[in-house]
Amino acid sequence: MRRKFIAGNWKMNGLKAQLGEVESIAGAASDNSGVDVALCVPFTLIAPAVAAAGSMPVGAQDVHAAQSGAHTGCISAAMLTETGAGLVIVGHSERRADQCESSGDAWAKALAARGAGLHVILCCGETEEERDAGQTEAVVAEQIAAIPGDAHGDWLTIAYEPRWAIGTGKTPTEDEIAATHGAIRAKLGELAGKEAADTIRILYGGSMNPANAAAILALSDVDGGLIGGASLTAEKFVPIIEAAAKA
Ligand SMILES: O=C(CO)COP(=O)(O)O
Repeated sequence: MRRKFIAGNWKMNGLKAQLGEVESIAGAASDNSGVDVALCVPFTLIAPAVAAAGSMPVGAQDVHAAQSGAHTGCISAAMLTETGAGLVIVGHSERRADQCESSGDAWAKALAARGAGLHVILCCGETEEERDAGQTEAVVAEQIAAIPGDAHGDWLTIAYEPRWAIGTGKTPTEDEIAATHGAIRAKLGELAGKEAADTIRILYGGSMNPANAAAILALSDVDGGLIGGASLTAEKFVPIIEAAAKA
């Protein structure tokens, strides 16, 4: 039985003035101990968020694939763990679009993070054009195709985030979400074997909010959510955590 996992992605939002939200969210996380909750904040907030979050894991939103070296402005996995991060998002569609990251880049980052003991959330998801062309499952399969045979839910989580649903208020239908999550689970089975695939949580991301969370979290093969806008305040994020606790 996979525990539900609700992760927030603050993207390029959050200054120290918002640490009170981290504290309130962490309080809700400990009140809902049947759900795993984490917050991925900007690099600059990791250390203070770790101090504010108690036992709730704090994560980063990117990591460099190399251990160290001449990579101006980049952050290594060891730097993240030293700062107190416990997890990292890789392959987010905003990085694929803004920084031209490929699926291979995302996977190299995932391996570096795993090597440093970080839990990895690997993102995948199609564009609106790909969806309209009926390519969703093929696109997502390519984006996770580098997952190795020893993949396991102990260190890996997948986030399915349709690009056109991110920050738009639009979501796929419940049937579409369930079908794509099922296809991801089947692909994980091909790559790592069915037993291991059953340990890997698949989160839905893209305009998840307090109003739609319960219905999405009830779908088969949806093991939680990766939430952007609605994770920025406890007011919006805590009801999603509570919905996961009831799912
Ligand atoms: O990209 C996302 C999380 O990584 C989803 O963002 P929104 O919840 O703001 O749509």
